[in-house]
Amino acid sequence: MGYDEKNEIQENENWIRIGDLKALHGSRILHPTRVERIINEFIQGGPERMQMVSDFDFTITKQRTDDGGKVLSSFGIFNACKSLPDNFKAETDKLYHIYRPIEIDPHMSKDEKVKYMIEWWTKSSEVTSGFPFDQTEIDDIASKFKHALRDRTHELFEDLQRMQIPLLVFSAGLGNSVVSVLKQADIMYPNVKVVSNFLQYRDGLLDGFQQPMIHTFNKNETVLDGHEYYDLVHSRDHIIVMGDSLGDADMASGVPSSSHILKIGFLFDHVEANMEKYMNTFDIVLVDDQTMDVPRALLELIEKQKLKLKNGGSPPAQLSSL
Ligand SMILES: Nc1ccn([C@@H]2O[C@H](COP(=O)(O)O)[C@@H](O)[C@H]2O)c(=O)n1
Ligand SMILES: [Mg+2]
Repeated sequence: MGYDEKNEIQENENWIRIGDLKALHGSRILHPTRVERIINEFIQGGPERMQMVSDFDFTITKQRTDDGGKVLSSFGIFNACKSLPDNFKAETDKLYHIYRPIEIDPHMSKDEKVKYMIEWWTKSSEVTSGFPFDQTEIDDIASKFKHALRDRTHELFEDLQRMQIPLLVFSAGLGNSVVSVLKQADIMYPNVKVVSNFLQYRDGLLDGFQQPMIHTFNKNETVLDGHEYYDLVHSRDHIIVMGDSLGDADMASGVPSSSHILKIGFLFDHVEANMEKYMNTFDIVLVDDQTMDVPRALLELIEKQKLKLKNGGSPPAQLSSL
């Protein structure tokens, strides 16, 4: 956003060519010149101007595992808890089979889907009421799903922590499970903030989800407005957004229009049918990529440039993983 308007940056001998970035080979990019320019903006701006906003389910977690094992969503982790009443499980399964196909339907528009998503989350909240529940049940299951994180997720979180870049995990899933998985994986660093749907209790019993309800297609400034995170990162105008759903692309909307946003989309379901929409929505589309290699490659470039400046401008070391 905005790169080709006023803030033109000057190409120089340090200019990184998109074709030289190995991590991007195999990715689908509709506007390579624009992506190249944003990446160079990021490199010149340094870590101080960066922030990352990422979806959780099937973005921080994998869309498929090598051994074909099932990847539970954050709601799936909750639903697998043993103490939940039988009628709760039957109801949530029924809802899933009605609404999940709508969520990923490549032929239905986002606007059409919104009303169904509101119905889904509202009904889910209603059935998640009136029985006792202990968080330790989620923790037990989450500990078994640490392996479902994308390859090199630990390294990505370490990179962000080392470079002091804030990460907002913005999830329409269940926040209790998201936080639990990140804690069990030892990556819930102080620079990580989770905005999601959290369980609410009344008189010791579950009472649905806390407000505001976050569903697949309202993950944007409407739910972040007034949130502590919004102020925290307002000055960070270089933003990497990552998601697996088309609605994830709006997660940074509402930041000043002069910001530079690079949107990375992980595409797995209905690849052919979804490709055009994903390419029009995300700057970089990664097909069946179960790693964090692309965001890490971008951070590596930013960190190398910072080190170079610190060392008085000596030439950068060979770009290792790119
Ligand atoms: N009752 C529900 C409602 C939603 N889901 C799934 O959760 C996903 C949202 O999580 P993100 O971290 O990806 O924002 C969404 O894709 C729904 O499929 C569910 O399983 N149960
Ligand atoms: Mg997702």
